[in-house]
Amino acid sequence: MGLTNSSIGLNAVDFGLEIIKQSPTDKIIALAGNPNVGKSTVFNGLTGMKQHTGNWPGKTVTNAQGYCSTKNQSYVLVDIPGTYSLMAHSAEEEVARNFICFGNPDAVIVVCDATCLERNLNLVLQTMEISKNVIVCINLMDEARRKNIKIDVDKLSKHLGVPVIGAIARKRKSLSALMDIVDKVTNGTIHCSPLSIQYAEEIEDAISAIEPILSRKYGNLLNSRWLSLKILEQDEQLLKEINAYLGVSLFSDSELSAALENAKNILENSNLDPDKLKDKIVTSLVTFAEKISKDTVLYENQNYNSSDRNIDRILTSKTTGYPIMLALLALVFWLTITGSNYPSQLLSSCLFKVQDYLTAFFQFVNAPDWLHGILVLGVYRVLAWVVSVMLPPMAIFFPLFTLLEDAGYLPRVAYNLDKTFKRCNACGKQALTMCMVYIFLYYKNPHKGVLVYLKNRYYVIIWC
Ligand SMILES: Nc1nc2c(ncn2[C@@H]2O[C@H](COP(=O)(O)OP(=O)(O)OP(=O)(O)O)[C@@H](O)[C@H]2O)c(=O)[nH]1
Ligand SMILES: [Mg+2]
Repeated sequence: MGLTNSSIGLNAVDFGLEIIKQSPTDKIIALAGNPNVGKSTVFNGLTGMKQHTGNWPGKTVTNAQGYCSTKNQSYVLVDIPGTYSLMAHSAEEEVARNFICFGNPDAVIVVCDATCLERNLNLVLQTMEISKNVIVCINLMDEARRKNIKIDVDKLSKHLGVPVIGAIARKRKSLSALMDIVDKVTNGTIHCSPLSIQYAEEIEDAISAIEPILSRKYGNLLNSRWLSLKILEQDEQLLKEINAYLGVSLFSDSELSAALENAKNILENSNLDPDKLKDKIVTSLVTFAEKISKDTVLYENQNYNSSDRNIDRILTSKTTGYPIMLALLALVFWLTITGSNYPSQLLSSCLFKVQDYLTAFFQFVNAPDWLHGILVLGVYRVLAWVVSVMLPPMAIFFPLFTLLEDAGYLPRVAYNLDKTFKRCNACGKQALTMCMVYIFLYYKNPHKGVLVYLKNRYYVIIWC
């Protein structure tokens, strides 16, 4: 469930913005996208690694690196956390935005979910504002086909001004076409000219007041139009990061400050404070995404997701959501606890019988007591105890949770519990980790332990 070295592949551990190239000519490709759209599945398919995948959002929380190559070029692929936007509202959004802005990727592949393209286009549009070399990979085409959703990939590509390709990431073969496009974009055979979102007149006027200065003085740092927007939004976090990663202090540029005053006046005259400006920008992005989606996506069955929505309503409503969740979790715990008793007893009687044979053997060879104590009563008995007590519940608990995960129920649990968990500075997603630790505590110290999550730390309280 959680991110471990083994689940993500030893070499995929987080390097932040540090890229470790196998050869100096390696090109860097970032894999961005909304949560749960198959980024890690694409990453695994291309690199042969085992980054954690599963049917719930928020599995990848840090950047992971892997390598892949085509006939002519080798690449470092970076699987970045899934985000709905690049506004850096959350830790994941910050990690994703920082990599796209400061990780110097040669191209960014934005993986999208074909079954809800409109929502995904929002991130595509934001990424295209920062980065020129963007490739849109529309994944889950098999699911879209099943729901009778048709996407005009060529038309979408014309709208966006960047290459668009459909894929079924679970089938590795479908990813070779994606890598052909990546080759062409990175070697300049395909030239990307991303659509530039046009905002309301007053916003465009304010951008024009500062963009020429940014373009002239800092044009090589970041996309100057996007940077203008962020400065107008007073995104101080980004300015701090520009200072930290690029060593440029935009705060102390007097020419820019003067132009910024002018831009602020333009916005104030139109009654736009930074919050209202952000809202207007987001509204424009959403409207653009909606327009493009209307022109390129055909829903042959208009009620394609009505059953999903009905199920959602039942699983997340206040009246039915909680009872169903409690009943299901209780069932999982009951199955784990009672179900594991039988294999536990069987394992323990077998393993402790072996201990008797080992003791008999040590007596037969006249081994000293201390050696028998260390090896048989120490090492073997502890191992036998751990295996017989912990293995059966884990062997039952994990498959049950995997079933709930694949059925898509876990995000609903996270949603249901989010409000409650937020009260102790946690979030709903942590409910799943808590369940695992409770099971562990139950076996480690039955009825005498409780796990509390407070301010980003777990506290185990055990009483006797
Ligand atoms: N049917 C189908 N399922 C897919 C496809 N690609 C990925 N999946 C499944 O979609 C789920 C999410 O895939 P991940 O690769 O974990 O998604 P992700 O974007 O990395 O998710 P986060 O790291 O949480 O943002 C998994 O259950 C995958 O097996 C596909 O092309 N078709
Ligand atoms: Mg992932």
